[in-house]
Amino acid sequence: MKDYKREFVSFAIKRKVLRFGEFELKSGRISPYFFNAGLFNTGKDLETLGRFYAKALTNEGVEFDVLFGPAYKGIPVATATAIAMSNYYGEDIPFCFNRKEAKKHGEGGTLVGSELKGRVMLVDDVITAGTAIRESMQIIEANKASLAGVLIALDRQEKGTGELSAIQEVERDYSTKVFSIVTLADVVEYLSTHQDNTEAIKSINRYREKYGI
Ligand SMILES: O=P(O)(O)OC[C@H]1O[C@H](OP(=O)(O)OP(=O)(O)O)[C@H](O)[C@@H]1O
Ligand SMILES: O=C(O)c1cc(=O)[nH]c(=O)[nH]1
Repeated sequence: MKDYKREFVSFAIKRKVLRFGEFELKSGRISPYFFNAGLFNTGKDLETLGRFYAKALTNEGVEFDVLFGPAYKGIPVATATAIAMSNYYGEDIPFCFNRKEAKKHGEGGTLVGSELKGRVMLVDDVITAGTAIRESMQIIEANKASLAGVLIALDRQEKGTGELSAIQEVERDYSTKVFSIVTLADVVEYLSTHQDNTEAIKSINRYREKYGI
């Protein structure tokens, strides 16, 4: 595992964004771990988070013109990533995000920030069923832009509705690639090199036998 991936898992655990126990997911599954990106909730956290996203984007080498972060948790992700791309890679990249409810006065509409045009890099925290990504695709297509790729923080590597993962379904349906800063396999590798994680690893392995891809 690359150093920055190890550092990301450590950062998420320290900030209690990544926790172990018993959690009910949107899908109804009971998961032995949960990733709550809303707990990256200070200026320093966002600075660090943006640096990880920018690093992953640069490592993957995908070309894109604009960052798009779906409301709500995608908004600080896109903002922090754009700042980090400028600070660390000298690239001044436009970014935009949507409103969940259209604004009826002033400038109106659902988009805030730069124009949504060209090749769009969608950034968000996690994909579960793929709903947020599908909604974002409607916005991207309505603006005649194209999808360059998707970057999320954690790939849970679990089945969607069928045998494929929700991520694989998104990749198939939109002929795109979904990247992640880390995967569940990275999390398990990290846990196995640190003490007192035997129970958490056992529970995750049981969960993976049932829902893993
Ligand atoms: O793949 P999905 O099934 O759509 O799940 C993932 C989405 O769910 C969460 O957002 P949510 O829609 O809960 O809104 P929030 O960002 O306002 O919390 C999360 O931030 C993703 O955008
Ligand atoms: O599937 C979910 O609901 C879910 C999983 C997860 O790890 N984090 C999250 O915010 N939602």
